[in-house]
Amino acid sequence: MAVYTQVSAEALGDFLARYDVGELVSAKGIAEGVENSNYLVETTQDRFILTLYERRVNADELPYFMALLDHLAAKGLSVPPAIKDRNGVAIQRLEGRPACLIKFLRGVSVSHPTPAQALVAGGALGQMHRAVEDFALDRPNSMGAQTWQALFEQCGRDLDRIHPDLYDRVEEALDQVLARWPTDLPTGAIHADLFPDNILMLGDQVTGLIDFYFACTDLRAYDLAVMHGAWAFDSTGTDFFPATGHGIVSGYRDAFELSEAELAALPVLAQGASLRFLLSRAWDWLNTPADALVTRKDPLAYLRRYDFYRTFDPATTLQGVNADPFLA
Ligand SMILES: Nc1ncnc2c1ncn2[C@@H]1O[C@H](COP(=O)(O)OP(=O)(O)O)[C@@H](O)[C@H]1O
Ligand SMILES: N[C@@H](CCOP(=O)(O)O)C(=O)O
Repeated sequence: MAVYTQVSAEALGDFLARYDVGELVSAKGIAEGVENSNYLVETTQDRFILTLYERRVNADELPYFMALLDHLAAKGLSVPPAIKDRNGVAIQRLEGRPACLIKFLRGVSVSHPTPAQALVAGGALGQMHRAVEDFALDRPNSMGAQTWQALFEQCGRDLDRIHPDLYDRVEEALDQVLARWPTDLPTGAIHADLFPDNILMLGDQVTGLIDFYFACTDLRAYDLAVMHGAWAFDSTGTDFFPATGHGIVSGYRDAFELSEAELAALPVLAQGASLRFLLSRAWDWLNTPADALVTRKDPLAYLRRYDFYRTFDPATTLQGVNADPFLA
Protein backbone atom coordinates (compact mmCIF):
# COMPACT_ATOMS: atom_id res chain seq x y z
CA MET A 1 0.00 0.00 0.00
CA ALA A 2 1.34 3.41 -0.85
CA VAL A 3 0.40 5.86 1.83
CA TYR A 4 3.54 7.53 3.11
CA THR A 5 1.86 10.62 4.54
CA GLN A 6 -1.24 10.42 6.72
CA VAL A 7 -3.75 13.20 6.13
CA SER A 8 -5.92 14.21 9.08
CA ALA A 9 -9.62 14.85 8.55
CA GLU A 10 -9.14 18.43 9.77
CA ALA A 11 -6.30 19.16 7.32
CA LEU A 12 -8.24 17.60 4.46
CA GLY A 13 -11.37 19.58 5.29
CA ASP A 14 -9.35 22.83 5.29
CA PHE A 15 -7.67 21.81 2.02
CA LEU A 16 -10.97 21.08 0.26
CA ALA A 17 -12.43 24.37 1.47
CA ARG A 18 -10.11 26.13 -1.02
CA TYR A 19 -12.02 24.49 -3.89
CA ASP A 20 -15.55 24.54 -5.25
CA VAL A 21 -15.91 20.80 -4.86
CA GLY A 22 -18.46 20.41 -2.08
CA GLU A 23 -18.01 19.06 1.44
CA LEU A 24 -15.85 16.14 2.49
CA VAL A 25 -17.77 12.85 2.73
CA SER A 26 -14.98 10.27 2.94
CA ALA A 27 -11.29 9.67 2.23
CA LYS A 28 -9.53 6.35 1.89
CA GLY A 29 -5.88 5.54 1.28
CA ILE A 30 -5.33 3.74 -2.05
CA ALA A 31 -3.45 0.46 -1.90
CA GLU A 32 -1.95 0.56 -5.39
CA GLY A 33 1.13 2.52 -6.37
CA VAL A 34 4.57 2.84 -4.88
CA GLU A 35 5.73 6.38 -5.54
CA ASN A 36 3.22 8.79 -4.04
CA SER A 37 0.52 8.84 -1.37
CA ASN A 38 -2.92 8.61 -2.97
CA TYR A 39 -6.36 8.96 -1.44
CA LEU A 40 -9.77 8.47 -2.96
CA VAL A 41 -11.74 11.47 -1.74
CA GLU A 42 -15.50 11.70 -1.97
CA THR A 43 -17.29 15.01 -1.53
CA THR A 44 -20.94 15.96 -1.68
CA GLN A 45 -20.34 16.76 -5.40
CA ASP A 46 -17.96 14.19 -6.85
CA ARG A 47 -15.02 11.81 -6.40
CA PHE A 48 -11.42 12.92 -6.64
CA ILE A 49 -7.92 11.57 -6.27
CA LEU A 50 -5.76 13.38 -3.74
CA THR A 51 -2.05 12.90 -4.45
CA LEU A 52 0.73 13.90 -2.07
CA TYR A 53 4.06 13.81 -3.87
CA GLU A 54 6.81 11.80 -2.24
CA ARG A 55 10.14 10.22 -3.03
CA ARG A 56 11.09 10.68 -6.67
CA VAL A 57 8.80 13.56 -7.58
CA ASN A 58 10.54 16.93 -7.33
CA ALA A 59 8.04 19.66 -6.42
CA ASP A 60 9.78 22.09 -8.81
CA GLU A 61 8.84 19.79 -11.67
CA LEU A 62 5.13 19.58 -10.92
CA PRO A 63 4.34 22.52 -13.27
CA TYR A 64 5.79 20.43 -16.16
CA PHE A 65 3.58 17.44 -15.31
CA MET A 66 0.49 19.61 -14.90
CA ALA A 67 1.14 21.42 -18.20
CA LEU A 68 1.54 18.06 -19.94
CA LEU A 69 -1.73 16.76 -18.48
CA ASP A 70 -3.54 19.97 -19.46
CA HIS A 71 -2.08 19.69 -22.99
CA LEU A 72 -3.16 16.07 -23.39
CA ALA A 73 -6.62 16.73 -21.95
CA ALA A 74 -7.05 19.67 -24.35
CA LYS A 75 -6.27 17.27 -27.22
CA GLY A 76 -9.05 14.98 -26.07
CA LEU A 77 -7.01 12.27 -24.36
CA SER A 78 -8.47 10.78 -21.23
CA VAL A 79 -5.91 11.92 -18.68
CA PRO A 80 -6.61 13.42 -15.26
CA PRO A 81 -5.74 17.11 -14.99
CA ALA A 82 -5.31 18.68 -11.57
CA ILE A 83 -8.31 20.62 -10.29
CA LYS A 84 -7.68 24.32 -9.71
CA ASP A 85 -8.82 26.03 -6.52
CA ARG A 86 -10.84 29.23 -6.46
CA ASN A 87 -7.66 31.23 -7.10
CA GLY A 88 -6.66 29.11 -10.09
CA VAL A 89 -3.95 27.27 -8.13
CA ALA A 90 -3.45 23.54 -8.84
CA ILE A 91 -0.28 22.74 -6.88
CA GLN A 92 -0.81 23.03 -3.13
CA ARG A 93 0.75 21.86 0.11
CA LEU A 94 -0.87 19.45 2.54
CA GLU A 95 0.65 17.83 5.64
CA GLY A 96 3.99 19.32 4.62
CA ARG A 97 4.01 17.73 1.15
CA PRO A 98 3.26 19.11 -2.33
CA ALA A 99 -0.26 17.96 -3.17
CA CYS A 100 -2.87 18.12 -5.94
CA LEU A 101 -6.53 17.30 -6.17
CA ILE A 102 -6.93 15.27 -9.37
CA LYS A 103 -9.90 14.46 -11.56
CA PHE A 104 -11.14 10.92 -10.91
CA LEU A 105 -11.29 8.69 -13.99
CA ARG A 106 -13.42 5.59 -14.37
CA GLY A 107 -11.95 2.20 -15.08
CA VAL A 108 -9.67 -0.41 -13.56
CA SER A 109 -6.16 -1.48 -14.38
CA VAL A 110 -5.93 -5.01 -15.69
CA SER A 111 -3.64 -7.55 -14.05
CA HIS A 112 -3.49 -10.00 -16.96
CA PRO A 113 -3.83 -7.98 -20.17
CA THR A 114 -5.22 -9.77 -23.20
CA PRO A 115 -3.81 -9.18 -26.69
CA ALA A 116 -6.91 -7.09 -27.49
CA GLN A 117 -6.28 -4.91 -24.46
CA ALA A 118 -2.61 -4.63 -25.37
CA LEU A 119 -3.60 -3.45 -28.85
CA VAL A 120 -5.68 -0.55 -27.52
CA ALA A 121 -3.11 0.25 -24.85
CA GLY A 122 -0.33 0.45 -27.47
CA GLY A 123 -2.71 2.63 -29.48
CA ALA A 124 -3.16 4.94 -26.50
CA LEU A 125 0.62 5.40 -26.27
CA GLY A 126 0.73 6.21 -29.99
CA GLN A 127 -2.07 8.75 -29.54
CA MET A 128 -0.18 10.31 -26.67
CA HIS A 129 2.99 10.63 -28.74
CA ARG A 130 1.03 12.21 -31.56
CA ALA A 131 -0.69 14.62 -29.19
CA VAL A 132 2.60 15.93 -27.78
CA GLU A 133 4.23 16.69 -31.12
CA ASP A 134 3.45 20.37 -30.43
CA PHE A 135 4.09 20.27 -26.66
CA ALA A 136 6.77 22.89 -26.06
CA LEU A 137 8.14 22.01 -22.62
CA ASP A 138 11.11 19.77 -21.93
CA ARG A 139 12.12 17.75 -18.92
CA PRO A 140 15.27 15.62 -18.87
CA ASN A 141 14.63 11.99 -17.95
CA SER A 142 15.58 11.77 -14.27
CA MET A 143 15.59 7.96 -14.62
CA GLY A 144 17.10 7.92 -18.10
CA ALA A 145 20.03 5.92 -19.45
CA GLN A 146 22.57 8.51 -18.30
CA THR A 147 21.48 7.96 -14.66
CA TRP A 148 21.68 4.16 -14.46
CA GLN A 149 25.39 3.85 -13.75
CA ALA A 150 25.13 6.21 -10.76
CA LEU A 151 22.09 4.37 -9.39
CA PHE A 152 23.95 1.09 -9.82
CA GLU A 153 26.91 2.46 -7.87
CA GLN A 154 24.62 3.76 -5.13
CA CYS A 155 23.15 0.27 -4.74
CA GLY A 156 26.68 -1.13 -4.78
CA ARG A 157 27.52 -4.56 -3.44
CA ASP A 158 24.25 -4.58 -1.50
CA LEU A 159 22.78 -5.83 -4.79
CA ASP A 160 24.21 -9.22 -3.87
CA ARG A 161 21.93 -9.25 -0.80
CA ILE A 162 19.05 -9.48 -3.29
CA HIS A 163 20.63 -12.22 -5.37
CA PRO A 164 24.18 -13.65 -5.45
CA ASP A 165 26.14 -12.16 -8.39
CA LEU A 166 23.53 -9.48 -9.05
CA TYR A 167 26.20 -6.76 -8.82
CA ASP A 168 28.38 -8.45 -11.46
CA ARG A 169 25.40 -9.25 -13.66
CA VAL A 170 24.15 -5.67 -13.68
CA GLU A 171 27.62 -4.22 -14.15
CA GLU A 172 28.15 -6.29 -17.27
CA ALA A 173 24.65 -5.62 -18.58
CA LEU A 174 25.03 -1.87 -18.15
CA ASP A 175 28.32 -1.92 -20.06
CA GLN A 176 26.69 -3.83 -22.91
CA VAL A 177 23.55 -1.73 -23.13
CA LEU A 178 25.05 1.72 -22.62
CA ALA A 179 27.69 1.03 -25.30
CA ARG A 180 24.88 0.46 -27.81
CA TRP A 181 22.34 3.00 -26.58
CA PRO A 182 20.85 4.84 -29.58
CA THR A 183 21.03 8.62 -29.70
CA ASP A 184 19.60 9.43 -33.13
CA LEU A 185 15.99 8.27 -32.79
CA PRO A 186 12.98 10.61 -32.58
CA THR A 187 12.36 12.19 -29.20
CA GLY A 188 9.33 13.79 -27.58
CA ALA A 189 7.43 13.87 -24.31
CA ILE A 190 7.12 10.27 -23.14
CA HIS A 191 5.19 8.70 -20.26
CA ALA A 192 8.13 6.45 -19.29
CA ASP A 193 6.13 4.23 -16.89
CA LEU A 194 3.07 3.06 -18.85
CA PHE A 195 2.59 -0.20 -16.97
CA PRO A 196 -0.81 -1.91 -16.87
CA ASP A 197 -1.44 -0.25 -13.50
CA ASN A 198 -1.16 3.14 -15.16
CA ILE A 199 -3.85 2.52 -17.78
CA LEU A 200 -7.47 2.41 -16.68
CA MET A 201 -9.74 0.24 -18.81
CA LEU A 202 -13.32 -0.95 -19.03
CA GLY A 203 -13.41 -4.15 -21.03
CA ASP A 204 -11.32 -3.56 -24.14
CA GLN A 205 -11.59 0.24 -23.96
CA VAL A 206 -9.00 2.57 -22.49
CA THR A 207 -10.71 4.98 -20.09
CA GLY A 208 -7.64 6.74 -18.73
CA LEU A 209 -3.88 7.14 -18.71
CA ILE A 210 -2.58 8.07 -15.27
CA ASP A 211 0.59 8.59 -13.26
CA PHE A 212 2.62 10.89 -15.50
CA TYR A 213 5.20 11.66 -12.82
CA PHE A 214 8.10 10.07 -14.71
CA ALA A 215 7.09 11.85 -17.94
CA CYS A 216 10.04 13.50 -19.64
CA THR A 217 11.68 14.21 -22.97
CA ASP A 218 13.32 11.07 -24.29
CA LEU A 219 13.31 8.57 -27.17
CA ARG A 220 9.74 7.75 -28.17
CA ALA A 221 10.66 4.15 -28.94
CA TYR A 222 12.01 3.81 -25.39
CA ASP A 223 8.46 4.48 -24.14
CA LEU A 224 7.24 1.64 -26.35
CA ALA A 225 10.00 -0.64 -25.05
CA VAL A 226 9.06 0.14 -21.42
CA MET A 227 5.49 -0.74 -22.23
CA HIS A 228 6.39 -3.95 -24.02
CA GLY A 229 8.32 -5.20 -21.00
CA ALA A 230 5.59 -4.20 -18.57
CA TRP A 231 2.68 -5.72 -20.52
CA ALA A 232 3.99 -8.82 -22.26
CA PHE A 233 5.24 -10.85 -19.27
CA ASP A 234 3.78 -12.37 -16.17
CA SER A 235 4.57 -10.43 -13.00
CA THR A 236 7.65 -12.53 -12.25
CA GLY A 237 9.13 -11.86 -15.70
CA THR A 238 9.29 -15.60 -16.37
CA ASP A 239 6.59 -16.14 -19.00
CA PHE A 240 6.51 -14.06 -22.16
CA PHE A 241 3.18 -13.61 -23.94
CA PRO A 242 3.99 -13.02 -27.62
CA ALA A 243 0.50 -12.00 -28.74
CA THR A 244 0.37 -9.36 -26.01
CA GLY A 245 3.80 -8.03 -27.02
CA HIS A 246 2.73 -7.90 -30.66
CA GLY A 247 -0.48 -6.14 -29.62
CA ILE A 248 1.46 -3.34 -27.93
CA VAL A 249 3.66 -2.71 -30.98
CA SER A 250 0.85 -3.12 -33.54
CA GLY A 251 -1.51 -0.82 -31.63
CA TYR A 252 1.22 1.79 -31.44
CA ARG A 253 2.00 1.55 -35.15
CA ASP A 254 -1.68 1.82 -36.05
CA ALA A 255 -1.97 5.05 -34.04
CA PHE A 256 1.37 6.67 -34.80
CA GLU A 257 4.58 6.00 -36.65
CA LEU A 258 7.47 3.67 -35.91
CA SER A 259 10.45 3.88 -38.23
CA GLU A 260 12.61 0.93 -39.23
CA ALA A 261 15.41 2.39 -37.11
CA GLU A 262 13.13 2.55 -34.05
CA LEU A 263 11.94 -0.98 -34.64
CA ALA A 264 15.51 -2.23 -34.96
CA ALA A 265 16.43 -0.49 -31.71
CA LEU A 266 13.61 -2.06 -29.67
CA PRO A 267 15.72 -4.96 -28.36
CA VAL A 268 18.40 -2.75 -26.84
CA LEU A 269 15.81 -0.24 -25.64
CA ALA A 270 13.92 -3.06 -23.94
CA GLN A 271 17.13 -4.29 -22.33
CA GLY A 272 17.77 -0.77 -21.06
CA ALA A 273 14.20 -0.45 -19.78
CA SER A 274 14.69 -3.74 -17.93
CA LEU A 275 17.80 -2.40 -16.24
CA ARG A 276 16.07 0.87 -15.36
CA PHE A 277 13.28 -0.92 -13.48
CA LEU A 278 15.63 -3.52 -12.04
CA LEU A 279 17.73 -0.71 -10.54
CA SER A 280 14.89 1.43 -9.19
CA ARG A 281 13.27 -1.65 -7.68
CA ALA A 282 16.59 -2.79 -6.22
CA TRP A 283 17.17 0.63 -4.68
CA ASP A 284 13.68 0.55 -3.18
CA TRP A 285 14.17 -3.05 -2.04
CA LEU A 286 17.30 -2.06 -0.13
CA ASN A 287 16.06 1.28 1.19
CA THR A 288 12.33 1.04 1.93
CA PRO A 289 11.79 1.25 5.70
CA ALA A 290 10.34 -1.94 7.14
CA ASP A 291 7.30 -0.08 8.50
CA ALA A 292 6.40 1.67 5.21
CA LEU A 293 2.88 0.95 3.99
CA VAL A 294 4.03 -0.10 0.56
CA THR A 295 4.52 -3.40 -1.23
CA ARG A 296 8.05 -3.54 -2.64
CA LYS A 297 8.36 -4.78 -6.23
CA ASP A 298 10.68 -7.62 -7.15
CA PRO A 299 13.86 -6.44 -8.93
CA LEU A 300 14.60 -9.93 -10.23
CA ALA A 301 11.45 -9.89 -12.36
CA TYR A 302 13.36 -7.37 -14.47
CA LEU A 303 16.60 -9.36 -14.52
CA ARG A 304 14.56 -12.12 -16.17
CA ARG A 305 13.16 -9.69 -18.72
CA TYR A 306 16.67 -8.42 -19.43
CA ASP A 307 17.82 -11.98 -20.09
CA PHE A 308 14.86 -12.50 -22.40
CA TYR A 309 15.52 -9.39 -24.49
CA ARG A 310 19.25 -10.08 -24.63
CA THR A 311 18.50 -13.45 -26.16
CA PHE A 312 16.62 -11.75 -28.97
CA ASP A 313 19.17 -9.04 -29.60
CA PRO A 314 20.77 -9.57 -33.00
CA ALA A 315 23.77 -7.52 -31.91
CA THR A 316 24.83 -10.06 -29.30
CA THR A 317 26.17 -13.55 -29.69
CA LEU A 318 23.41 -14.96 -27.55
CA GLN A 319 20.84 -15.54 -30.24
CA GLY A 320 19.21 -18.89 -30.78
CA VAL A 321 15.53 -18.09 -30.86
CA ASN A 322 13.88 -17.28 -34.16
CA ALA A 323 10.70 -15.48 -33.23
CA ASP A 324 10.74 -11.71 -33.06
CA PRO A 325 9.09 -10.61 -29.79
CA PHE A 326 8.06 -7.25 -31.21
CA LEU A 327 6.45 -8.28 -34.49
CA ALA A 328 3.91 -10.93 -35.33
N1 LIG B 1 -7.10 10.02 -11.81
C1 LIG B 1 -7.37 8.82 -11.28
N2 LIG B 1 -8.60 8.29 -11.39
C2 LIG B 1 -8.89 7.10 -10.83
N3 LIG B 1 -8.02 6.37 -10.10
C3 LIG B 1 -6.78 6.85 -9.97
C4 LIG B 1 -6.37 8.08 -10.55
N4 LIG B 1 -5.08 8.32 -10.22
C5 LIG B 1 -4.70 7.28 -9.48
N5 LIG B 1 -5.70 6.39 -9.31
C6 LIG B 1 -5.66 5.14 -8.53
O1 LIG B 1 -4.59 5.23 -7.62
C7 LIG B 1 -3.64 4.19 -7.85
C8 LIG B 1 -2.24 4.71 -7.58
O2 LIG B 1 -1.99 5.81 -8.43
P1 LIG B 1 -0.57 6.03 -9.11
O3 LIG B 1 -0.59 7.37 -9.72
O4 LIG B 1 -0.23 4.86 -9.98
O5 LIG B 1 0.35 6.00 -7.82
P2 LIG B 1 1.93 6.05 -7.72
O6 LIG B 1 2.36 7.33 -8.33
O7 LIG B 1 2.18 5.97 -6.25
O8 LIG B 1 2.44 4.85 -8.44
C9 LIG B 1 -3.89 3.75 -9.26
O9 LIG B 1 -3.50 2.42 -9.46
C10 LIG B 1 -5.40 3.93 -9.39
O10 LIG B 1 -6.05 2.83 -8.79
N1 LIG C 1 6.27 0.91 -12.50
C1 LIG C 1 7.42 0.85 -11.66
C2 LIG C 1 7.27 1.51 -10.34
C3 LIG C 1 6.58 2.82 -10.38
O1 LIG C 1 5.36 2.61 -9.77
P1 LIG C 1 3.97 3.14 -10.32
O2 LIG C 1 2.99 2.49 -9.44
O3 LIG C 1 4.12 4.61 -10.21
O4 LIG C 1 3.84 2.67 -11.75
C4 LIG C 1 7.80 -0.62 -11.37
O5 LIG C 1 6.94 -1.48 -11.57
O6 LIG C 1 8.93 -0.85 -10.95
